[in-house]
Amino acid sequence: MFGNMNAFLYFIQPNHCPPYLLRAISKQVSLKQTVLLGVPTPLGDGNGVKGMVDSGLSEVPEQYVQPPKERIDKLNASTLDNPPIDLSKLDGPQHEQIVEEIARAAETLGFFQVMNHGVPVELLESLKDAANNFFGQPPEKKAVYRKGVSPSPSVKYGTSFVPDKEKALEWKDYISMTYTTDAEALEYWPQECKDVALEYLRTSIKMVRKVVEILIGKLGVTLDDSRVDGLIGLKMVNMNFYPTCPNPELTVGVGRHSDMGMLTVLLQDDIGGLYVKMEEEMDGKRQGDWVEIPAVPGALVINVGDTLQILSNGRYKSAEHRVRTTSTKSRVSIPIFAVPKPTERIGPLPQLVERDGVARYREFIFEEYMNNFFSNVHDGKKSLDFANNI
Ligand SMILES: O=C(O)CCC(=O)C(=O)O
Ligand SMILES: [Fe+2]
Repeated sequence: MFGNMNAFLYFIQPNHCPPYLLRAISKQVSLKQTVLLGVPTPLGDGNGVKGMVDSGLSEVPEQYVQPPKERIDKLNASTLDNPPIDLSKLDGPQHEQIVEEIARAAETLGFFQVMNHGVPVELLESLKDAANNFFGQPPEKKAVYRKGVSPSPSVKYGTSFVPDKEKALEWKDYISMTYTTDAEALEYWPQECKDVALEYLRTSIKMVRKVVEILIGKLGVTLDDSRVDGLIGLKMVNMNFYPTCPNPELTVGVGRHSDMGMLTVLLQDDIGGLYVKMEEEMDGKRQGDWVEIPAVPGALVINVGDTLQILSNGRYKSAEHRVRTTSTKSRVSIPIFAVPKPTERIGPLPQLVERDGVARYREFIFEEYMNNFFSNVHDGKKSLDFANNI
């Protein structure tokens, strides 16, 4: 999932270091990093996996080699052939059918693609260009956004997921941008991406809200606007960069995980490599099989996060997913995570508990879930254990 917890910790408890001081610190650090350029040590020096690959690499360093059970056998996976769901039809006579398709996807795979989603198609192209431009910069330009030196707690550049704890690192660099206000984003988010990232947020959050309302509505429950605001009130845009890898069969771009929030919207480029695990047998695919979500021009991918699974008392499924690497071309993906505000109380909706006769998860404050999520390595849907009722 995205970056790690520190961005949020800062977000929740802003430190009071004045921006001019933070800028001074970042400058010093970047000077030091210039000296380190070209040294293939991805951790700590801000070069990222990309810096390591650019410095010339004929084989994957040991700390990136995954244990055999985590490696991805791309020859053994099939592709999800469901066409994208056309959201513009929600406004016409096929409304009910589209609602049904969305709910069915959320109940089974937890993943679907959408078209006519309200995010301009030209913006999708600009976003991919912006991500490539950002990561294409020299390491010292990116390193100023590293944890601890970034000019704002809302922006963080990093590599892998929780590198301090992972036995095998993920083959990925990222920049994570947490939304607070437009003014803050315009001041601190990287020049290369801030305008497009903000526009992407603005347009896609409307769609997220619509899909959330549809899914909650299908449960026979109505939530007032302020509750929906709370459930999708914390928004982050990430840009992920997966450099080419000399041994793709030994590595992962992102390891098996589910996302923690309500819904994730994801833009992927044309490389492919995003896989989802089948929760149940369906359309000739067996439970536990991995299916690839194909790159469809103009479409966006949507997936259900843990919070929506909990809220729906298990009816909607957060999807376990992972990403492979390739030896031929780098890949970018740009997810938006719509997650609850940290103060939001989360648990199965009471109407569903009453109807089902059982609460399948316990109640908690979302900040606790988030802290737990970011302090553990990716391990499939284990993040949900935090909400277990026992
Ligand atoms: O790159 C992708 O396609 C997926 C990335 C992802 O799962 C995440 O950032 O949580
Ligand atoms: Fe994810």
